[in-house]
Amino acid sequence: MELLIMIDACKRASAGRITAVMPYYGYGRTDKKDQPRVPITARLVADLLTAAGADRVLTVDLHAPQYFADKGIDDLVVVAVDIGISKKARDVAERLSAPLAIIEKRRTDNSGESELMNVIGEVEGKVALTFDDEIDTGGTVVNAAKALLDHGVKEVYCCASHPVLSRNAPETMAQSPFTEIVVTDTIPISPDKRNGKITVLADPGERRVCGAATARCTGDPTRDYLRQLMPDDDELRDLIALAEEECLSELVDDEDEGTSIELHQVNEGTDDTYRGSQSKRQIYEHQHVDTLRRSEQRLEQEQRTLADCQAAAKEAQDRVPASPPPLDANALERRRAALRNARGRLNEYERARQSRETLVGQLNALIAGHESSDASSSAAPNPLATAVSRQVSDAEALEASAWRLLVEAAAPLGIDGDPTGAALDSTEARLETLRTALSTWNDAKEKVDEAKRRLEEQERRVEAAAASLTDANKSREAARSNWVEWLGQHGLPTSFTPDTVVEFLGHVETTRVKMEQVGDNRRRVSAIEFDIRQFRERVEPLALRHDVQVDSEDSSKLALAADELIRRLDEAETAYHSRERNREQAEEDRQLLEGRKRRLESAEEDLSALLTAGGTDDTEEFRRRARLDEERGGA
Ligand SMILES: O=P(O)(O)OC[C@H]1O[C@@H](O)[C@H](O)[C@@H]1O
Repeated sequence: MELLIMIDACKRASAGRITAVMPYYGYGRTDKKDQPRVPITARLVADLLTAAGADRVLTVDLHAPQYFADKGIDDLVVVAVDIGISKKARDVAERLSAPLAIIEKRRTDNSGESELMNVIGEVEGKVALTFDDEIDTGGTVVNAAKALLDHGVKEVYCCASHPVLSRNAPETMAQSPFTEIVVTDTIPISPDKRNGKITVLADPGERRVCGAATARCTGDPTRDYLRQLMPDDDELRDLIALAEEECLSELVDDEDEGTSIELHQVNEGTDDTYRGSQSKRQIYEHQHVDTLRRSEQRLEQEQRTLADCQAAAKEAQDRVPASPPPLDANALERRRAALRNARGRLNEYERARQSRETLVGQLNALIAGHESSDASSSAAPNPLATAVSRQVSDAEALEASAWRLLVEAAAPLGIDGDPTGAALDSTEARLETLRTALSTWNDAKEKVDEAKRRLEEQERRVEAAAASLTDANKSREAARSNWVEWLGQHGLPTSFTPDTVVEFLGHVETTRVKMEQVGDNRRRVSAIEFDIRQFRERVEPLALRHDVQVDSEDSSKLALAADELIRRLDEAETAYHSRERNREQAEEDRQLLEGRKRRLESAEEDLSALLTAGGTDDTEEFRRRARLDEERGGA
């Protein structure tokens, strides 16, 4: 639903084109109406995506037979766990140069339970690799594994694109007979669902596909990141240039002449270099080196198979009898027809002989009866006997004729004496021996032809594998020279591999960080020096003025002078403060005195006024009169 909403949002924001990247296309398995009254949910989801506004859906399938090619498993057979997946399984089998077997499976309902039916193909004694699109409950693949083990496989591996792992699947898979279960990361597997058997492949091809589609929509975030990592800063560049010697000594062997690296040059294009080295690394290492390794492995495998085919051809040839049978199939068939004919003739002859013997017996009985019954008439012919006698003659003629025909029929069989039943039986036994010899010969010849066909086919495969290896070598060489050219363009030694470039860039980055720290420290030192300069400019004139010794070269002496000046200043300040305090005290005393003076003057004025009012200027007289007044007032 979120995806539909996002697509709708993009559409309403006027997106030119909308690609939904869905590593796992959920409900994809319900893609046909294989029973009455079931939904076609895959179609429904597609319709929903289309209605929301998606132009394209990008989804993922497992294309990782390389993983199993690298394992180098002998006697591998790829097994499609149902007929529906057999086409894809066949591709995998071809890429692994392994035969294909198919399990015929039929679901009984739409609940997800499955029923195994039949294993089609040779699996006995082999290592089976079951291939499927997804593992949901795990029922299909586990049943497949059991069926395969029942059919005599030695070991079973499993690979599938999507690990849905619903219901009890984690336990089912953990307890399954699989040696390893290989899936992709289209659906994240939570840690509690994992077990030691499950290997999750992050297929680089799929990553590239998804990555490319995503990058088209979002741009490349790596660039911004690298920009941050490697700011284009003059000071930094200078600092890195300063670290050149250090870095070179770490990176380049001293004896390796001509490998001087202009680090500042490298730094100028470091983000490009870094990015470039990553992509080159992918091309140089992952693509070409992997292709080369695969091609080598394939050639080795094809050569091993060729050796097997040669051994099989020789064995088939050794099984061919030393001399061919004396008859070919047509001649043998003619003899067998002749034998059937001779048997027919023998039967006819036997019937004729029996018939003649019966008649002779009857005739003899007639003659004997006639002689005993009537001796006088014994000379007279007995008409019955005469008739039987004629029949005997006819029977004898028939017998002779049947014998001739029998002899004629037996002649092609090489029966020279009496063509009796025993002779025909022994001829039949001889023909049976010949037939067996002929069939053995033909079988052996057929096996030789088949082995030769396989050998020729395998020789072609070896040639093709050798050609691919040559191509892979060429491609790798081309990639290598591109790489070397690229190293040259970036001022790097041609001995660098992608790893050493990454290591080198690591050093550049470490140096950059160290130099940043050096720069910071230098800036701090400059600030301190500036402060000292200012300090000196202030201290020196003061020292001169106050007669304090200063060594202008020695900052520590400058500090001593500053201390002396400060001490003197402190003394002066103390003296000043003491003076100030005395001065303030004197002022206070003066003010007190003045106050007292003013109060005295005022008292004198008051006294003078009183005396004037008392009519005397003598204070004693004034007191006497005052006492007198008081006494009068009291009386
Ligand atoms: O048997 P489980 O694991 O539940 O379901 C997975 C199988 O169901 C099919 O639609 C898939 O293609 C796969 O073969």
